[in-house]
Amino acid sequence: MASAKEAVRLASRLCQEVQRQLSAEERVDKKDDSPVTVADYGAQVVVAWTLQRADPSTRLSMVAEEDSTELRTPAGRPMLDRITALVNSVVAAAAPGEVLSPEQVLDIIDLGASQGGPSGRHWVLDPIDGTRGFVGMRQYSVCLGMLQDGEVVLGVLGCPNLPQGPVGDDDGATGSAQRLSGDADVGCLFFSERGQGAWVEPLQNAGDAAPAQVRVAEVTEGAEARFMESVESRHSSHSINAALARELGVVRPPLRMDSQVKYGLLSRGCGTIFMRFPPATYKEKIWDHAAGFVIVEEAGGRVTDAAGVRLDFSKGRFLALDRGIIAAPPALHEKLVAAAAKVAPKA
Ligand SMILES: Nc1ncnc2c1ncn2[C@@H]1O[C@H](COP(=O)(O)OS(=O)(=O)O)[C@@H](OP(=O)(O)O)[C@H]1O
Ligand SMILES: [Mg+2]
Repeated sequence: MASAKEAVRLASRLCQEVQRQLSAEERVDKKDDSPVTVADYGAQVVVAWTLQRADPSTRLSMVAEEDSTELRTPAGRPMLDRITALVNSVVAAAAPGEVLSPEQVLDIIDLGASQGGPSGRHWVLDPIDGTRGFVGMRQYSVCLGMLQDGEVVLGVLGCPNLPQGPVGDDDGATGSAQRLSGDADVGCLFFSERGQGAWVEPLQNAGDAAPAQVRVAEVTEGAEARFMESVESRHSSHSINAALARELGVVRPPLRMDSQVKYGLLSRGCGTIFMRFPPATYKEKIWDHAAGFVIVEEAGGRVTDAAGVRLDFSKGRFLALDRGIIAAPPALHEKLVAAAAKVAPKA
């Protein structure tokens, strides 16, 4: 667990640095996606490097979003050089004197080419979940899980822009990160090991703040619930969520946030429900849910598909599921699955 937390902390630091540069250059609304691409690769390298260094005798098996194919072409070289420089700025702080070459960076990226599956140990990484949120100065997260024989047994969520205290309805809005980042009470690290409960501590913990155990909200009625959904309606239908919320008697407006920070908020009872209904053709990736899944379950919540079947991470890089995902405390979860059977159309 210690190396997983360290890996996510270091990768989060790298992302924060890039987001700071983005805001300084006022590139937020521009079409240039390269800063997020550099940060995505860079965060993946930092996580894989940290984990491999902690256990040098076993070749790391990681299921991750990025591979090195494009970076190995001549056209990819400038990007590779930017990634290498960024990674080395973080590596230098963690391991003084150590410098990675571009070739080493490529090889470390390819540690993420694992296909996962039902046996053995595989790490599962989304280096930046919520890339749209990252460029829009909103929420994003660094999400690391570990599969042991097809079960998620560990999860760490780094949420650099998430307030440690109460979260307002505007804290997921465009530009909110510019207001939040830099505050001492912003930035959360959620973590959980199977059977050990779910915990949160400040992301940049100098070692003085003890972790706090988190539990999902003890809410049983829709009228008391606050539901969370994606900012992007193309990622997840807002209208299906609204119909389900109506069915349950939810009165509060949805809290819209990017990325798995929603699982973190659910685990600490700040939001009560997270629903995701992607387009029927979309294939859900395991790295978009692994870390949040174990954290919410260990906080007492349930995370299933819309038919109430627990998520299955043993089938490779994709989740097989019926329609969407519903995550909530048990009593509300049961009601939502019943409502989904009526409301959410079959794919
Ligand atoms: N077209 C489409 N349909 C459905 N889902 C998509 C789609 N495109 C992307 N994605 C995935 O959504 C991840 C980001 O999710 P969000 O931050 O929007 O949150 S949510 O999970 O949808 O609530 C996002 O993760 P990142 O790519 O890491 O940002 C994607 O894995
Ligand atoms: Mg993602």
